[in-house]
Amino acid sequence: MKTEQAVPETGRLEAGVWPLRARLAADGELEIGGVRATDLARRFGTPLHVLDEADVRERCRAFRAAFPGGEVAYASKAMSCTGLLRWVREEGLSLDASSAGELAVARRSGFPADRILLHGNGKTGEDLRAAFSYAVGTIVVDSAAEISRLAVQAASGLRGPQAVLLRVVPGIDGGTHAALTTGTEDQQFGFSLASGAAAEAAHRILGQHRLRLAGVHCHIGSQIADLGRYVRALDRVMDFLVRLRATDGVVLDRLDLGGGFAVPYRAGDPGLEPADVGAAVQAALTTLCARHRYPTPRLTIEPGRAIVARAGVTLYRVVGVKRAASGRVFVTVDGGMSDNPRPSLYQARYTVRLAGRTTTANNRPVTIVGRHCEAGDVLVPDASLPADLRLGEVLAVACTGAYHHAMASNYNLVRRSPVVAVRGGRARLLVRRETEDDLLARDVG
Ligand SMILES: Cc1ncc(COP(=O)(O)O)c(C=O)c1O
Ligand SMILES: N[C@@H](CCCC[NH3+])C(=O)O
Repeated sequence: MKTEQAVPETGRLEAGVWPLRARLAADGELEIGGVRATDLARRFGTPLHVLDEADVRERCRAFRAAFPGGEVAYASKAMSCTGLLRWVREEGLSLDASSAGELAVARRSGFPADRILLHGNGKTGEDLRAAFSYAVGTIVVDSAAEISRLAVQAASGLRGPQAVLLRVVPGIDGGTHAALTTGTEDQQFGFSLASGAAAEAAHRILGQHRLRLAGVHCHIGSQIADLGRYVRALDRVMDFLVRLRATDGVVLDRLDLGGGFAVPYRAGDPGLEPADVGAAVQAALTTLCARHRYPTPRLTIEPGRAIVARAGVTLYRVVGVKRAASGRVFVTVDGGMSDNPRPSLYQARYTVRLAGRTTTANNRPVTIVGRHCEAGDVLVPDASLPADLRLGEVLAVACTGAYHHAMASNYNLVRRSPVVAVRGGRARLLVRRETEDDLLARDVG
């Protein structure tokens, strides 16, 4: 067990992990988008997902500016609700959706169908029906069986051929958590370049007059901090395009490099800045196209986490403080793995702070745990919080905008938490808290 540290509150927010306009007020209280965290907790209850609108918009703009002439598609699996998708639409981004549900929210937010890409290695009939009834612009083909299913669906409509991208596997390890690596040969997404499966799929699509092969797609994983991996993947994808030109005489004009750009969760963690991603990827593409005398395809990228992670803060209330016989201090909050499964799934680490005040009390090492019935429900194993922490106080966890609300569950039949947008000193509910009636309504036995 670590001993107590003599670390006073610094009164400063950790760099790079809180929303751009988050700050500590004169009395030490955390403010997000000009609204006090404790006011938000009082008004909307806890656990609470807070989303800073200005931060999301700023990230959208940064990616668009980094890819002039390219397409930036927000990967809505990271976080989807009507209010958020409206901001993304207004900022001129496209959208990556991967289920009928994500398409339904996109539709309600007024997203133009031609700016939508449908993804998924397991698209169901329901997903495809939703995509065709919405007339989504692009469908990303992920398996051989899908090619004929898509051709049949496309034939039953009255529109012209459906534009598709072929998802290829470049054989590049993203250098990230094993559960988030999708560019290697032994995983479930896409068609292998090395085995010839991608070439065969391309021939089949080219032979389907109801489908139009518009380009290729590749996504090597998520939370990737090394730009070189994207450049190597691009190299392999370009080789494929060049070979396809030789074998089939086609020149494709879209190249989608996926998302996966890392963000820091704690000060000092590596992350990728949109401008750096844009510069590296576009320079590599220009060089490769010149080398192969290939007309430069239009680039698409699909950031999810890098758009919304930093904009999000989760607020909890402390419901227990206990020193175990081992000496370890456990701080229990009123949420846990139902609103954030990431520590248990990916051993993710977070920045946390007391939201309502600064104190002269020393910090001490604590383990922040959730309320769920498993010892694995550890939100932050290595936190440092003031020794005078009291029950009922509000804790804020940074960088929870992506894959938190989106991955929330009803474990222990807790009600899923609301999402509140903050901007310019005002707060607005985007997603309400589930009610007990919501829970009971589904239970029809
Ligand atoms: C096809 C595809 N595109 C984009 C993304 C977004 O990834 P990230 O949120 O890491 O940017 C994902 C998820 O990894 C994905 O599967
Ligand atoms: N759910 C993962 C990211 C998955 C990426 C989706 N393709 C996370 O929370 O880090």
